[in-house]
Amino acid sequence: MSVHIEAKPGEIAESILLPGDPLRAKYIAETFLEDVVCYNQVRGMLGYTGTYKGNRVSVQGTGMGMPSASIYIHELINDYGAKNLIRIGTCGAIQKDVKIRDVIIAQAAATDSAIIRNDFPGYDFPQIGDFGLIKKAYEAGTDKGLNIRVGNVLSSDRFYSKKNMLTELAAHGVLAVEMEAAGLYYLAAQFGVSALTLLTVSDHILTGEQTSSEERQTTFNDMIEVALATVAK
Ligand SMILES: O=P(O)(O)O[C@H]1O[C@H](CO)[C@@H](O)[C@H]1O
Ligand SMILES: O=c1cc[nH]c(=O)[nH]1
Repeated sequence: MSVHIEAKPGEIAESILLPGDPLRAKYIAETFLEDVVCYNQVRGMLGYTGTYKGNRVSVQGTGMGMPSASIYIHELINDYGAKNLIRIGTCGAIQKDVKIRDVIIAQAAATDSAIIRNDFPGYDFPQIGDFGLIKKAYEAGTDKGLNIRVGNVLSSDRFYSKKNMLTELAAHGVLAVEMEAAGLYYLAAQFGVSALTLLTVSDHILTGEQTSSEERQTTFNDMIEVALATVAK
């Protein structure tokens, strides 16, 4: 048991999927996993362990933003021995050629958060995904026939951010904005584990197109299947 997770030792798998939304964790466990056990209900931040094609895998909600996600990621690594952590989130696209429901691999994550900057005064410590997981996820996506995008994203402390900074970042090739990847990559670097972020475009910042809250909870199956194939490879 850790401060925010009530699982007993051994109840959480080394490979874990991390949606922000705990109801997405429930949907994944009920839809894709076999022999499922719910190991966490503390604060409603649901966590489950089951098997996918014979591979043991967990799925844990992390909440929104780096302060919340970092708590779960820290405890999963340090109290439960998680080794491969794959965030599966939603994002807002900031490029014209990135479409709603596209799947993105966050090769790297820029951030406006002070979480990392405060630890490295005077340095810009880069937040990068694990190459091995990126390669497996890219192959799993292309095997499924997806036009999977790979590139830089912005992990912002703000959902409602100022548009001019997003325009500037888009001009530098950033694909989309979300709120946790940089925090995940930073903790993975700090504790020597592997991490990846997969995102589905739920909103288009340039066109205003959006998916419904129900879709955000449940229907991003392409991304979920790519994540599960990545941990099963
Ligand atoms: O869908 P999730 O994984 O929560 O990710 C995105 O959605 C939330 C904002 O609506 C933020 O957590 C952002 O990163
Ligand atoms: O952080 C996020 C997540 C989804 N959509 C956005 O516009 N921003």
